[in-house]
Amino acid sequence: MTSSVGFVGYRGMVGSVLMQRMQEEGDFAGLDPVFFSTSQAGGAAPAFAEGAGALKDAYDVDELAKLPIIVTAQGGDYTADVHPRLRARGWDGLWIDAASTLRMNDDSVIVLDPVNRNVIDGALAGGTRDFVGGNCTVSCMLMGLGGLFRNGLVEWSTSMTYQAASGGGARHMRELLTQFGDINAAVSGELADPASAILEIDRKVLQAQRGGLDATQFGVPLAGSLIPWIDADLGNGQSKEEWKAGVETNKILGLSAEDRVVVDGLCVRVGAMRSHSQALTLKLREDLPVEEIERLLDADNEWASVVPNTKDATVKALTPVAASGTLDIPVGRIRKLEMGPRYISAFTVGDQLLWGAAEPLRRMLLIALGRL
Ligand SMILES: NC(=O)C1=CN([C@@H]2O[C@H](COP(=O)(O)OP(=O)(O)OC[C@H]3O[C@@H](n4cnc5c(N)ncnc54)[C@H](OP(=O)(O)O)[C@@H]3O)[C@@H](O)[C@H]2O)C=CC1
Ligand SMILES: N[C@@H](CC(=O)OP(=O)(O)O)C(=O)O
Repeated sequence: MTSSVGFVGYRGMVGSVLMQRMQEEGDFAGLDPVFFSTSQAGGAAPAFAEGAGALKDAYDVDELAKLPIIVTAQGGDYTADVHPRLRARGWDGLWIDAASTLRMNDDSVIVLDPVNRNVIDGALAGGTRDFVGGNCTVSCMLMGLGGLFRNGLVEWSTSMTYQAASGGGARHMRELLTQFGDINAAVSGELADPASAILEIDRKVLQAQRGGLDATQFGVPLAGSLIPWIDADLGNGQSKEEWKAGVETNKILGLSAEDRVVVDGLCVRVGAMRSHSQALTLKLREDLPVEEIERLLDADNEWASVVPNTKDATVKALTPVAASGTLDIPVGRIRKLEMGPRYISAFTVGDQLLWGAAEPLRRMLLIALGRL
């Protein structure tokens, strides 16, 4: 039987990665995809979807309401506008969304099936209709450390993040690269001369960073620097990105208020392209040997893999360059900290456009279609 599915936001950054993954995995077989656009209605549907016809207007709730499933990576403003109108119109189809807008609603589920398939299945059976991908940092962290969180072994955790430019969007990635290029151009003469003075190079770089770089997207230079604040200022000293770590982790795991795990930390933007990294300190509920911790992490899901805590293995396998473009979630730097036998460190990296955004949506669609 062919299933009709509406796709909104298919050509954005997250949407493009979703389409790429769906093609790679042959997900379009047996699907009757209908593509929507907020700006190009009437234009041609993407070439890979043969016979999909013209793009439909993504604001046309009558067209959207014809579909039993809608997958959107269009963004939060779109969700805030269209989702309530569709529901008010009586549409009771499945809404699968990348944006954060509906994530913390009581009647939505945050999807990350290798971690919370039980929550998803229970919600589907119970009539939940809104399924939302998690924050990229939270999803990548839980994919890497699921073996500890899912076994109830974490008393609290704090994560210090190193988040890639792609978390801001495509224009942010371009800005980062332009900044790197402009910095290089400011000192290319000196770099070509091995005898030039490094302090003069450094002075010119700083001069460019403080005055000569386009920082329209990030607001301040990111290349050769970092930005220790991501998303809105909640007014209590915490950023919205940091708030999401705690609330989303607990919601994904389906934990009640009594069983809640405290998760908090600082979120930092760095000049990586598309993989988010995070350094964690965890207090465990038990004094487990490191080998047992590693075994649990490795065994939790097929994508998490433990990197031995050696310099050689770490610098090769535990970096954004190693993880980007793959579904692998390396987790390493696992050791007991001097604070005591139940305190451990860990470091994990994940492609924030794959497990951080597109992959949980793609898999939720397959679950909804009964294919996974
Ligand atoms: N970026 C990320 O890392 C993550 C993002 N998300 C969420 O996913 C949602 C979408 O994010 P993202 O994909 O980064 O957004 P994009 O800005 O890349 O795309 C969103 C929409 O912009 C429109 N658009 C306008 N011009 C262009 C262009 N030149 N190329 C492509 N699209 C264009 C498209 O809509 P149209 O065809 O209608 O014009 C597109 O669907 C957001 O809600 C975000 O919060 C979630 C997790 C991670
Ligand atoms: N805020 C994330 C990206 C993102 O879109 O997150 P969310 O889906 O929670 O809004 C980042 O900047 O890295």
